[in-house]
Amino acid sequence: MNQSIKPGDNPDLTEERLSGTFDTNSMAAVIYGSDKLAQRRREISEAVSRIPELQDSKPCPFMTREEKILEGSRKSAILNRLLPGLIDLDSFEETVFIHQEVIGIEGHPLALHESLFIPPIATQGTDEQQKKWLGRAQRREIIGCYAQTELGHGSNLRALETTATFDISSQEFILNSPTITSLKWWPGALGKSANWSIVIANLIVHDKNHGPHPFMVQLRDEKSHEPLPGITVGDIGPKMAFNGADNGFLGFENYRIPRENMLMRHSKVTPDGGYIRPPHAKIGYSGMVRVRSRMAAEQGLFLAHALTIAVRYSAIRRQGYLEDRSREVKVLDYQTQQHRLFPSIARAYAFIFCGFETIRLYDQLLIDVQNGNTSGMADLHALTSGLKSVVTHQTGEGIEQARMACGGHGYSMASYISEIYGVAIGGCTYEGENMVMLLQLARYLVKSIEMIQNGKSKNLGPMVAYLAANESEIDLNLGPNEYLKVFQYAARSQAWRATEKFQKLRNSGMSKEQAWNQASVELTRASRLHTRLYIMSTFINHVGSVVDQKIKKVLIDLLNVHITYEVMDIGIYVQGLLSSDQMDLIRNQLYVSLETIRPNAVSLVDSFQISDMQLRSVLGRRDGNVYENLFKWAKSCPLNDKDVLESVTKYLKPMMDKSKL
Ligand SMILES: CCCCCCCC/C=C\C/C=C/C(=O)SCCNC(=O)CCNC(=O)[C@H](O)C(C)(C)COP(=O)(O)OP(=O)(O)OC[C@H]1O[C@@H](n2cnc3c(N)ncnc32)[C@H](O)[C@@H]1OP(=O)(O)O
Ligand SMILES: Cc1cc2nc3c(=O)[nH]c(=O)nc-3n(C[C@H](O)[C@H](O)[C@H](O)COP(=O)(O)OP(=O)(O)OC[C@H]3O[C@@H](n4cnc5c(N)ncnc54)[C@H](O)[C@@H]3O)c2cc1C
Repeated sequence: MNQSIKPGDNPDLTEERLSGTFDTNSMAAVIYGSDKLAQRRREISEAVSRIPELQDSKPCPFMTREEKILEGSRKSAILNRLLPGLIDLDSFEETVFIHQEVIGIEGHPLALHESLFIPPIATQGTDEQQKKWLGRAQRREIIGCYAQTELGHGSNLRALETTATFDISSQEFILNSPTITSLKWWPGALGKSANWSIVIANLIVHDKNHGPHPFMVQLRDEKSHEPLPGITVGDIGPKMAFNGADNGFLGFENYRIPRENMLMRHSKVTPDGGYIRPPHAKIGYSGMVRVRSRMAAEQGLFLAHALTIAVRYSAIRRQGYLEDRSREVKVLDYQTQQHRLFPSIARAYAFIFCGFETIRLYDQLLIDVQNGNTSGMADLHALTSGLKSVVTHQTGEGIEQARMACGGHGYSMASYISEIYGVAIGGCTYEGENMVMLLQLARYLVKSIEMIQNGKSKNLGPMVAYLAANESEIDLNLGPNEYLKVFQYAARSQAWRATEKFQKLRNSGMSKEQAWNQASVELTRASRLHTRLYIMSTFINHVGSVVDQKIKKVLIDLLNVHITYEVMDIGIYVQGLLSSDQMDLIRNQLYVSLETIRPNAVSLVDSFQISDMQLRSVLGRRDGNVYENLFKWAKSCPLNDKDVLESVTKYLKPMMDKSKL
């Protein structure tokens, strides 16, 4: 049963919900990994909806940037007071969820505090450092951010220019931004809200540069909030989206911090200027791996937002005719509309499933690293590098298709899809630009193939074992695992093609760097296919583990949409394996699976349980009463406060009057 049905709803949407074959609360439990978490999301939404001071003061699209930042801060402060009664404070998931529910996706002063400020203190700070700052940060007595990227460099961490030079005589680090390009640039909440930051700076001891390290740095006076002497800080200006956040710039001029402010759980500087290396050279990068490991689920939910809007709207939007000329059809009945939206629904489910899996893998790695075992770091770095790149790109594509699927109203901010799009595609850039991260995964793939070439296949990890197989014939009547083999074939042949290209260039005498550059388009293709294979196999395994038979049935239908669509999409890579008859068969299976999933489309998006408050979309309203609310929304636009604007009296009217003469 679809749990969203209520009296007064648009009858077209109710009809869709009645045609669903499964219980949406049970599906939500599968999506969010447990009945408890799904239920907590419902309870929190419900509790928040009853607190007037947490409601939007006006629709976000009608707010200026200053109003957005004010509104985010107002709600953050109220939430901080109310949180103990609303959520389990120890649950990161509930904390993130309630902020998103109440403040939305456009960013807010604490957006980075929870995800990029507290975690480095907790994982890279010593016990003493944690005692000093963690409680204060958790109680929000201080607000923090993560300042790594500079005006001149982001992707190439080793070229950062900010320095932290150890001064033995005073037992302090002296922070400097020696050039214009060394200004920190982009960190969220840095501009106006944060008073502390994790700053990534090159550690210099006895004139030796030990590379980027994390430091706890106070930026502003805790009473006046004025920048401290030696600090230049401000907002970088409006962005494509995410304008509720004050992304900032930051410069240092001989700014001193105590030696104890370098996060020293892993690397250390002793009072006499000794440097103790970390157990793994890249352990300082683990804050980024943590965020990347969460991005697949986050982005899957961004896609889910856009699809909830587009699918619900497509069920109430009637346009054109099929056989019956007496009534226009729901646009959701067009095959083109289904082809536009349903594979994206499948991807959203797939991203969320594999997102929760990578979060679990990261949590396990964290425990291993704290126990001194860093052997899993390279694997997870490679996996999350590929995943964040593929998922952000495909999420962007899916959201844009969702917008177009809503026709003209999709282009209005009333749909809110453009904001979702703008926020989501930020993910293609932040936490490592996608091409750069695909090339990180490619290094891992090339190394794996070199192991096979050197007769060491048995040392390959489970995620790359398929690179050593030799599949050349496929029987496509057997279901998901055969499709997986098709994908393995594509990913394997591309990984070998790219590696061999790189090796050939090397053998021709080219430098490693040039050869890598000239093979890099092929290498990124290999990384994408490898990652898509991982997503598909996680989806298959996840569906296999579902116990509730009604849920399992619809997830198998959704999986069929996914595997057929994905294989059609990579057709060029499987030409050597599949005949044109087999490709036709897959194409037809895709069309059949679109029809099969059609009656459950609305229930599948309802199962994401995204409340109206969180969705902020007139088109995507749960009740489907779109037209009257679209009219109300337009009338409430500040431009309609007056019938005759100054733009007219001051300029257009005189121009028209003059023209009449
Ligand atoms: C629902 C909530 C709503 C969400 C809203 C969220 C809002 C938040 C918005 C934004 C937050 C954004 C924050 C940021 O963007 S913070 C800044 C992020 N910056 C980056 O990601 C920079 C990317 N660059 C890098 O990570 C590095 O420069 C690099 C990895 C590309 C290269 O590093 P470098 O030191 O130069 O490495 P080498 O080339 O010398 O060596 C590569 C070598 O090292 C291995 N390696 C790299 N990283 C790791 C790692 N983390 N763990 C393990 N190993 C690692 C790599 O595999 C290579 O190994 P090799 O092939 O064996 O040599
Ligand atoms: C919304 C948003 C929020 C952010 N929040 C933060 C934050 O809180 N803290 C923080 O520190 N930073 C933050 N950033 C910055 C972000 O991490 C960087 O912008 C990102 O890492 C990309 O680096 P870049 O800007 O230097 O891009 P560049 O590296 O300059 O990329 C430009 C182009 O060069 C290409 N390129 C670069 N290097 C290579 C290479 N080796 N091989 C092939 N191609 C290459 C890229 O693919 C891209 O096409 C944020 C950015 C955004 C958009």
